[in-house]
Amino acid sequence: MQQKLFDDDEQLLLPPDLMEYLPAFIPQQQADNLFRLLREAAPWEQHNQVLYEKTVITPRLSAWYGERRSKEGLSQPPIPWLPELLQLKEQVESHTGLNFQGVLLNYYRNEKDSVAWHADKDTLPGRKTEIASVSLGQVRAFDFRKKTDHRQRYALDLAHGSLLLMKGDLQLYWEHRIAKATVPMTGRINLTFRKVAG
Ligand SMILES: O=C(O)CCC(=O)C(=O)O
Ligand SMILES: [Fe+2]
Repeated sequence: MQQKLFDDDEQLLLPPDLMEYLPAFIPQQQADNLFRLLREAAPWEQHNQVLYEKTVITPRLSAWYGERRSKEGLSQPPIPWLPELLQLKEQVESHTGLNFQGVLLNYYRNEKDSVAWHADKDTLPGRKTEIASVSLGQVRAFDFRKKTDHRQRYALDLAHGSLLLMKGDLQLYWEHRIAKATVPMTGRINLTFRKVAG
C-alpha cells in the first residue's frame, strides 16, 4: 500500500521506501523549548563554500553535536551532546529503529537563508544513507527533484516538531533544497541526525 504524504489536492504520493513524514513527531511544548534552547546555546558557525569557483558565505548558520567528519572524511573530535538533544536522538532512534552518531543543525534566520540543491553524501561504504530530519520553528518548503529529470520535482512543507526520514536510494537519485522565500519569514532550525561512525 502506498503511504500518503501530501494533501489531497497535491498529486504526489511519495514512495514510502524513500521518505516518511510525521508532521507532529514531538509534542509542541518540547519543540518550542528545543527551538529556543538551540537558537541561544548551539555553537552556530557560518561557513564559506566554493560555488562556480567563487567563495561565498553559506546563507545559513550551522552547528554539530556528537561525532562528525571533516570534508576530507577524517573523523573529528566529538562535540558533547546537550541532554535535550540526547533525548531527541533517543526519540528518533526508537521511532526509526536506527542508530545515529551525530547531528548537523541548520539555522535559517529568515526568508533569505537557504540551502542549495544537493544530495547528502555522508554514506557509510556499502550502506544506504538514512537521515532523520527534525524541523523546528518557521514552516519552510522542502523541495526535491530527480537528478536525471528536473521536471520530476516536488515540495513538502516541514512543520514545527515534524520528522522527515530520508532513506533508500533517495540521496542517490534525488536532490533536495530549502529555497529562499519571497515573503518574510521567522527563524527555522533543522536537525539532521546522521550515521557517522562505522
Ligand atoms: O533544512 C532542511 O530541512 C534540510 C537540510 C539539509 O538538507 C542538510 O543539512 O543536508
Ligand atoms: Fe541535505
